[in-house]
Amino acid sequence: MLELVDISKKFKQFYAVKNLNMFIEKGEIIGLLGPNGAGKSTAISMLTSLIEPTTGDVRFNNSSVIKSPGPLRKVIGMVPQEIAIYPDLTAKENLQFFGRIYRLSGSDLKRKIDEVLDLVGLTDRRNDVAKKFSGGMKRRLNIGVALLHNPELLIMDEPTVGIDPQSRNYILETVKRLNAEKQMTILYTSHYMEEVEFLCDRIYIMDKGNLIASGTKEEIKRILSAEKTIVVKADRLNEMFIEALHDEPMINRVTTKEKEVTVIVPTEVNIFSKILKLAEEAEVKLQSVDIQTATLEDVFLHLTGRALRD
Ligand SMILES: Nc1ncnc2c1ncn2[C@@H]1O[C@H](COP(=O)(O)OP(=O)(O)OP(=O)(O)O)[C@@H](O)[C@H]1O
Repeated sequence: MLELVDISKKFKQFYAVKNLNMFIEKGEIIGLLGPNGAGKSTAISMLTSLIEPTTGDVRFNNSSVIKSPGPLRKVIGMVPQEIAIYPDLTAKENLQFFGRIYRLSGSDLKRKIDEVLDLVGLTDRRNDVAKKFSGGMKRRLNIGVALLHNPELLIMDEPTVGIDPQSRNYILETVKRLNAEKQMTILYTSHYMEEVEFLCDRIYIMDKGNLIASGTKEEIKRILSAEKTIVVKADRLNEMFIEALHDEPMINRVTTKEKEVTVIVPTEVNIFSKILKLAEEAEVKLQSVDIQTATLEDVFLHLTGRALRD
């Protein structure tokens, strides 16, 4: 459906995006993940033909968007990072205003506004002015605006930054619903791993303008498949136990935090009974020993050596 082909954007001598390749198939929810400044917004701006790439091409249904942006612009809905609604207008009036820009009118516009208000959970607040809304409600209205013209492809640029958990959940559920019920294709950018993990079929991870990993969640997590993480919790840890874990040749790494020790071992190693034995010898009473499955956060840490929120 939509493809970024070896695309780069240079601001003076600085590459905001470098040699990015990406594709979006119809019906997918794609996650674009990366910390602040990774180049996500710049990539989206090129994808939606808001800015021109320095090099590379954007292709929509196999035609160049750079040469002819019209066909893509008709089917795209964009939820920008900055909220773009009129504070002195009510929710309904905002939707009327933007609906007219999309050339909707009369009963079509009215029906669409009702549908959109229901989708974003603002039916009860339709006649309240937007400036009275919470940050989360403003964002939901902003999403509503992007949905007015029934876009085939919805692009959301960090739609949950700085909002309350309830609105955040509402937005995540709405994204799932739009995809499941309307077969809407969605590109969702975020710097929250857990959101992307919850929503997306395939994921692209960017850092400092570069693509550092891409694939399905399972494929990306397989990057870490050489090792597994075991979390050991105890009432009280002691030096003898920690030292014994450090000295154990089958264990690659040990980190300690209050009543918890994290042990990293090669996937094929079965360390369970050894940990129980070492605890017994050191007279440490264990509460639990859990094997953790890798998260995307772990993948980012593994690839960059930094936590995503650094
Ligand atoms: N118009 C511009 N001129 C110069 N530098 C820019 C411009 N737009 C973006 N940049 C720089 O490019 C880099 C990538 O920015 P971008 O906004 O694409 O990142 P992002 O991943 O979307 O981050 P954020 O979550 O903070 O929006 C940043 O270092 C930013 O300062």
